[in-house]
Amino acid sequence: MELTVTIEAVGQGGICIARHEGRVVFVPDVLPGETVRVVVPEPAENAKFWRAELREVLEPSHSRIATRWSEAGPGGVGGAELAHVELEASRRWKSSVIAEQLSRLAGLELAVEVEAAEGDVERDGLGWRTRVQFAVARDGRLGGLAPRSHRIVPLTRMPLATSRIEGLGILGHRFPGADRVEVIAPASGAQALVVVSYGQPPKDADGQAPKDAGFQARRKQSLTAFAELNPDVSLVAVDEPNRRSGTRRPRGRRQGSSRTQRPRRELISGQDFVEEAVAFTLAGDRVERQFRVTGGGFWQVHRAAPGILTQALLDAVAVQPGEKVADLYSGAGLFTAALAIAAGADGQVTGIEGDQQAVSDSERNLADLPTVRLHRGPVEKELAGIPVGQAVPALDVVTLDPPRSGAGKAVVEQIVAHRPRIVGYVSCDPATLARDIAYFAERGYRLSSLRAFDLFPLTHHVESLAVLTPGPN
Ligand SMILES: C[S@@+](CC[C@H](N)C(=O)[O-])C[C@H]1O[C@@H](n2cnc3c(N)ncnc32)[C@H](O)[C@@H]1O
Repeated sequence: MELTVTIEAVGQGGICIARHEGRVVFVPDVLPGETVRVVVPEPAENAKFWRAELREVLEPSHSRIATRWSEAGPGGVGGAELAHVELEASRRWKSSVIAEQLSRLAGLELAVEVEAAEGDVERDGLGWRTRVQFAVARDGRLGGLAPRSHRIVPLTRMPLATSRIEGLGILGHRFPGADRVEVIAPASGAQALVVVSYGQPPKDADGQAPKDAGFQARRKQSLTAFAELNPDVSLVAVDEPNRRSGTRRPRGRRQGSSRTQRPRRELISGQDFVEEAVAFTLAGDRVERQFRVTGGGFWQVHRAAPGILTQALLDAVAVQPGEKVADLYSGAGLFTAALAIAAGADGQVTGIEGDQQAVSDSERNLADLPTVRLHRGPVEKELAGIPVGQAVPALDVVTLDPPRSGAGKAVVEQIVAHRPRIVGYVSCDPATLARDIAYFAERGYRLSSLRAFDLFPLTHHVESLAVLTPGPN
């Protein structure tokens, strides 16, 4: 069905909202105020909403510009939903999403300005990704997934990535039989790493895996050729026995079940980790630290994100010497290190992280900070193991940086039980953040400040830092 609609507002996930005869129509690749011609592929009569595809912009918004990436947008790859939006307008878009979630889920009316990272305005929102995960087409070419689909769109460019990643020439290489290729090029200029993952090949109709004698040979040949062409880049091949080829690893996953087999990693060349460097200022002194992150482990994606978020968190919670701090969802120890330095020799910082490899990395990254204790396990379980203080709070400060699913009610209850003087909540999802802010409010913690950062330019994603303190709303 073809329709002409006027776009009313931004929705979630980088798409906008229009209405047709009272029904909500979700439209991608547009801007509020535009009049557009769209097609609704499945206009079910009893559906509450329809999903449309853009065909033609009849009256463009003044914030529309020529797309920076022709392989994204209508019919193309996902992951750059705002490539057609002027950069400042894209930050206003994200501000309105945060404001809408806070209003709807936390009952708060707040104007939030989304801050640009240094250098991003000059680069028009391009060249920021230090990590990119590509899907692999049947012929071994690298690509990305079309939105809301498993269709792989082969790519010739990746303009959101840093020039180091584009410079590797990886998009010209083929990885036959692979499932996923992750490219990591630390912002510090340290050695880059490519991780090529192979799932189980899809089974035949009789349930047998196809026996392709040439497969191993082709795989070896492509890996060897890449390693020879890129002697300065580390290369790792990963076999994932539990994953069928073509299926995606769920993002922001909870910690895994014990029945799953561990992936097998083969080091083809170089090293199975990258070295990241982060600088921040504490009490007027510049501090620079190195972090080792094992291949594929979590690290902030934007080249400037680790420094920006660490500094913002330090400034917001202002840890005092001797304070007791918990850093939840601590990853490779990025915030834990800065918090431990701030708390000094008489302080104590407890890091809680569920991923075994991230905990091993953080043990190494924080080895020179004797006041740090690391707990491996789900936050909901490990935090419950920290005794709640009686006269003195067991925790003065709590920081958390959960996956997109947020912390949730049980974790919020456990945090509040410690009566910390301040909570610093770093979030990559405005909806779960707003929901958790409401849980805090029900338990006597109010939102005292909120900053937001455009650390995923030209996508719908946005990073926020909420500060919560005890007191009436
Ligand atoms: C957004 S990352 C933040 C990491 C770190 N703060 C940083 O900036 O590098 C979230 C981290 O939470 C971990 N995680 C996810 N769910 C968890 C859970 N239920 N309990 C403990 N850790 C969890 C992930 O392994 C990941 O390292």
